[in-house]
Amino acid sequence: MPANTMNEDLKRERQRCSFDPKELTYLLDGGEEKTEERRQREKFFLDDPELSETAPSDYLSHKEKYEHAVKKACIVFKKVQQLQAQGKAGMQNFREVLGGQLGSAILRDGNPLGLHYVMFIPTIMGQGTIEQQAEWISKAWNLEIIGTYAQTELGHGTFIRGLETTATYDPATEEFVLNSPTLTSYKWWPGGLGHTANYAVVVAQLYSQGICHGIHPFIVQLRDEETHLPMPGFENVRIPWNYMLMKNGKVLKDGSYVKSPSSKLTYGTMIFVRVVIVQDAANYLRKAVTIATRYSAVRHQSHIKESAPEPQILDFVTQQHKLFPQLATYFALHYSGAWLWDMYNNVTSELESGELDRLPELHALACCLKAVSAADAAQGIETCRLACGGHGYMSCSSLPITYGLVTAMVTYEGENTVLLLQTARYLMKAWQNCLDGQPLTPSVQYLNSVRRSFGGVYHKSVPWIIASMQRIAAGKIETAHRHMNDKIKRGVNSEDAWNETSIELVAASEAHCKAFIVETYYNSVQQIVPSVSQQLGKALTELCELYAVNTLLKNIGDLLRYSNVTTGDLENLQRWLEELLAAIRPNAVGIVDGFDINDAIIASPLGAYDGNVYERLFAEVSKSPLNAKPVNESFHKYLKPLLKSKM
Ligand SMILES: CCCCCCC/C=C/C(=O)SCCNC(=O)CCNC(=O)[C@H](O)C(C)(C)COP(=O)(O)OP(=O)(O)OC[C@H]1O[C@@H](n2cnc3c(N)ncnc32)[C@H](O)[C@@H]1OP(=O)(O)O
Ligand SMILES: Cc1cc2nc3c(=O)[nH]c(=O)nc-3n(C[C@H](O)[C@H](O)[C@H](O)COP(=O)(O)OP(=O)(O)OC[C@H]3O[C@@H](n4cnc5c(N)ncnc54)[C@H](O)[C@@H]3O)c2cc1C
Repeated sequence: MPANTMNEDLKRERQRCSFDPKELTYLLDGGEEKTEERRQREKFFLDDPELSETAPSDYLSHKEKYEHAVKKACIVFKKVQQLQAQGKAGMQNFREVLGGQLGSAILRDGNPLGLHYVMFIPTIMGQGTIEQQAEWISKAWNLEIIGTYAQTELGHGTFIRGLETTATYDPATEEFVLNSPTLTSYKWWPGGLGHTANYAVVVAQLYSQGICHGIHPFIVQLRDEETHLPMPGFENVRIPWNYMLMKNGKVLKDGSYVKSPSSKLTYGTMIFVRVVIVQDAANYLRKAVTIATRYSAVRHQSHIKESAPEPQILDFVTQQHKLFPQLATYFALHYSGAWLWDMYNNVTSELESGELDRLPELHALACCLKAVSAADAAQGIETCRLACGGHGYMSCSSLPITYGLVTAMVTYEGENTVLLLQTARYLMKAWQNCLDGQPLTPSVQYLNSVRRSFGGVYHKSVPWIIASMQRIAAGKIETAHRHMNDKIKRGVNSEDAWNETSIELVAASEAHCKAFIVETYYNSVQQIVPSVSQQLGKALTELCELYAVNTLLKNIGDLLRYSNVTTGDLENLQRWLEELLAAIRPNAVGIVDGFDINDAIIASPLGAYDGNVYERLFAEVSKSPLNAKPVNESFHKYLKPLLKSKM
């Protein structure tokens, strides 16, 4: 296939799309100008010869991968400074420029400076006094120092009240003495802690005047700024008094402790990262479904009709049922992430003025949305990989590494089960308030309406599906609440009753989150449709309906248990699903083209815009050093002697 020719299947797919993909691109970017700015930014980084992949890093050693990543991260940082010097809007920092997919395309093996921007700086901004921000933030932005966020220890990640590292205030010298007294208290997992960072926010148990005040954040220098040699000692390390981040809890110089307005404010950074994870998970899913959809339009296999040629595998309805719900899930998580980001910004500014009322609801939503988006995106990416058969399994397809990046999200920033239980904690209180006729916060208002009605009869609309999902969520919340209280009435103590009911508590939390996502997605599309072309509006509506129908059909058991749906209604839902798959089929390639993901970010021979899959696959395997010579030396060293010895 001559270079730069377009695969004929993809050509046809692009001709049959009912809307202009550029319109979707502009919508997702926030306008044509934003699209142009993003494309210029991507070009600025991706076209830089120093940043383009000479050879796939798959063939580098662990140490080489790290050194390669540090080199690239420094080049990127200098380029970000160039953009800032040009006053390019929205280039406030490394993360905004390189967040998500552009960053992971350039820094395929991870970004050694990632934690510096995603957690170290935000923690100082969120937990430091104005004076401490003035002292540290500009140094950090300008990369005069490199930080990480050291909370997790070898023995504790989830239960942060159980962290063992201590920070004991010494009023005689006005210093804190930090100590990790046990093997299990060693800080473990913080990104960049091993070789990159020379400072860290260390989360430790604060002791002053013989009293433990719980976990607080401290800035600790890890390495000499000139030599990068580790600072002396890792036991009883002394730091100055003003290295404790004191926006919330404070220690006065005489050692007296001033309580934070709320102990929960120490947890602020974790909410921020969970909010970021929702959008990042959506964007990684979008990349995977772009690869799988384009590949499925090019790949021909088997027969639908014996008399006809081998069809595009995208014409198998089972293939559509694998991929199109992932397309829809991207939009669902994208709009939920946007909604959560808005709430985060609003609540954070309220916290600045001491208004804490909405923090519990934000925490509960950030927990379940992070958990569900990470889990659903990881599962969706794996579905995309499986949908590409053998070629999806190849490392060069980008699908395995994308899965690896997203499945990590299920664990970090709060392990999913633990976070879903946090949301369940909020929902149990909400249900009790509902029973007591107390006011409910916006995200759980539906508990009241569901309690008063048994739900209308089936009608082919997303609002009916939303009401059904809210009915399921309310049913599961009520069941868990009742079962837990029954246990307590039988004499089980509340902690054991919680643990014994935790399977149902997690399920109630997931159902609540799914109902929230469908409703937010529907409301977002309802707002958008009047402002786009009729064809794009129709495509977006079909995707939203597909997400709602498919999510409900994956939950038939609860639907039958908690609503008056009939088996005839279920037949109607299945028919609706199949209608939607057929309706989306002609637009599938147009939708992923609308994501406008640069081929260098797709980084997959299966998903390139031109669709020349086989030529690209062959070129990819030729890059392997193993294929440089026709006979590998291991033949002469090991195999040939073995074969000889058999003769
Ligand atoms: C995407 C870009 C790249 C990102 C790279 C990131 C790399 C990874 C970094 C990390 O992983 S950093 C480490 C992250 N670690 C965690 O997230 C730890 C998870 N554990 C916890 O959050 C907490 O330990 C816990 C699970 C909430 C339990 O803690 P605790 O036992 O103290 O809480 P409870 O007794 O359950 O509840 C106390 C009280 O506090 C409220 N609360 C808990 N967390 C928060 C929070 N983050 N924000 C606000 N409020 C919080 C909780 O609701 C309770 O309130 P009440 O119900 O008592 O009113
Ligand atoms: C790629 C990656 C990057 C990371 N980066 C950082 C970083 O930069 N800084 C940092 O501080 N940390 C970091 N971490 C650590 C991360 O935050 C922890 O791994 C995470 O919080 C989970 O805690 P854990 O490992 O102790 O798991 P555990 O809590 O031990 O989880 C193990 C199992 O126990 C279960 N479990 C635990 N508690 C409960 C409970 N209360 N109820 C029910 N089940 C429970 C969990 O559900 C899980 O199934 C990173 C982790 C990864 C994987």
